[in-house]
Amino acid sequence: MVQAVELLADWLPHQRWFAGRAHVDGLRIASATLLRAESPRVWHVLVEVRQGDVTNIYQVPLAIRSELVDRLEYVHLGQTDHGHVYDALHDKSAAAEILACFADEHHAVGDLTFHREADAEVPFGEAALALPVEQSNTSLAFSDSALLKVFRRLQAGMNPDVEVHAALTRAGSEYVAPMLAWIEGRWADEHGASHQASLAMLQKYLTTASDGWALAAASVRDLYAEGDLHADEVGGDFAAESHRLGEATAEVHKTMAAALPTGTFDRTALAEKTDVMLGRLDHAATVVPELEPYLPSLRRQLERLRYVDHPVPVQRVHGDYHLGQVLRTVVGWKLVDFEGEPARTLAERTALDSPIRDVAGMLRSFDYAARYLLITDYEHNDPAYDQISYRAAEWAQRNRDAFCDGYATTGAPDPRQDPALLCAYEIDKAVYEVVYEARYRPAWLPIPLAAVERLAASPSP
Ligand SMILES: Nc1ncnc2c1ncn2[C@@H]1O[C@H](COP(=O)(O)OP(=O)(O)O)[C@@H](O)[C@H]1O
Ligand SMILES: O=P(O)(O)O[C@H]1O[C@H](CO)[C@@H](O[C@H]2O[C@H](CO)[C@@H](O)[C@H](O)[C@H]2O)[C@H](O)[C@H]1O
Repeated sequence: MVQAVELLADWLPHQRWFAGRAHVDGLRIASATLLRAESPRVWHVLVEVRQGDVTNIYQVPLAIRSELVDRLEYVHLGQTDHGHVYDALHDKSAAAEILACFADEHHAVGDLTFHREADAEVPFGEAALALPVEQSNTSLAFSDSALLKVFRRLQAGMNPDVEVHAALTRAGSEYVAPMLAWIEGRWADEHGASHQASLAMLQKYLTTASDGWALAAASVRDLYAEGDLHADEVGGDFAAESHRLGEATAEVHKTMAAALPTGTFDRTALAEKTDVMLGRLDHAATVVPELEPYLPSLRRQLERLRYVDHPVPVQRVHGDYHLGQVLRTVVGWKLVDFEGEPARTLAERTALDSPIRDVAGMLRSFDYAARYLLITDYEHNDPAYDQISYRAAEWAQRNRDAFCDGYATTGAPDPRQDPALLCAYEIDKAVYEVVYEARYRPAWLPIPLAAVERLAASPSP
């Protein structure tokens, strides 16, 4: 595979899911398993990539063909002595081979183990189509039946997406796409130590699904088009959906609490949590100087978390909850992507936390949905700006309230009952967003910054 290493070193830095700088300092094949011997030959490869002090493991299944295939040109890595090398996840025949490995309930081959849930219906023989949105992972749809999410950058241990989907599927939750199967892999690091990680997860494909962000955005467009009507007067009012989404969220939290570990934050744990949030705020202010004027007030608000006068129940949570992580199907809302915030470590992403963290994430998302068109479609000096901005704030408040009402109808505590807790988690999320936007979408930075200003001024009891 010597030549393949060179091809990978050139190709990897151009992939959307490749983290870090463009220059690769060292690259080593950490594991290679032959999945199919006939053409196209399929090698499942894990590569260890060193960039400065940072080493990452990436999953790169490769398809080797003797011929150049025009339709695969966009995923052609180059040619070695063995043939033309392609990204196997975009090569239909190669991807089908991966699905075929789920034929037995447990199947080990080389460094990989394929597991299938008992009674799961795997659509063997269906052609795979890679979803166009390729961010940190690559997802393959097998017709309308199943979706294989392939994790590209691996962290040793069980991926929380697999762990949580397994728990919710086995508990019979109606609010997620049932998990059908998953793949585990192992590799040896440069010192010979062995590591294991989840490589991929196969789920039922949710047909008829529209994501919450698109639906909320359509409602906000209706509101802006009317200009002078209130959110409850326009055709595309979203409050009933937000209410149902609140219910679905609370039900998922309940099932996760029953199926996975739980605990409580006592005074010491609350103090530690406060310190972590304060630390993140200070770090964010070094990256985004616009936070500076709000620091004293934000710190005062976060300090209120330290003095919450009752133990706070904690459990496994979604961890990166927003409108883009929920899909509306004909039978209701489904939650996806339990991986947590992409930049955090596995330990942080699996740590027990208050479910208010997810509530705060979704409340922030209503704020984003209400305001992003003001950024993309209006100038500040537009005569309609102030009026629409006022209506947008009303839309966000109406949907935030509907979500919390829905959450509480399930018997779960109303998230607004604990304002110090909710405010701290909203600040923590808005601070994360400020850094995220500054890094990836600077034009959107005013959205979380406006929230920071509002949260800094929240009334303290
Ligand atoms: N079971 C499913 N059925 C249909 N679409 C899905 C399913 N799960 C996720 N999706 C869609 O696939 C895309 C990627 O899913 P996600 O789990 O969020 O991956 P990533 O972490 O790479 O963003 C999203 O647009 C999501 O709406
Ligand atoms: O890619 P992920 O879904 O894991 O999440 C990351 O990207 C999100 C942006 O797509 C980001 O979410 C922020 O923008 C959303 C609108 O695009 C908004 O609904 C969210 O409320 C806001 O946080 C998310 O924070 C980030 O982790």
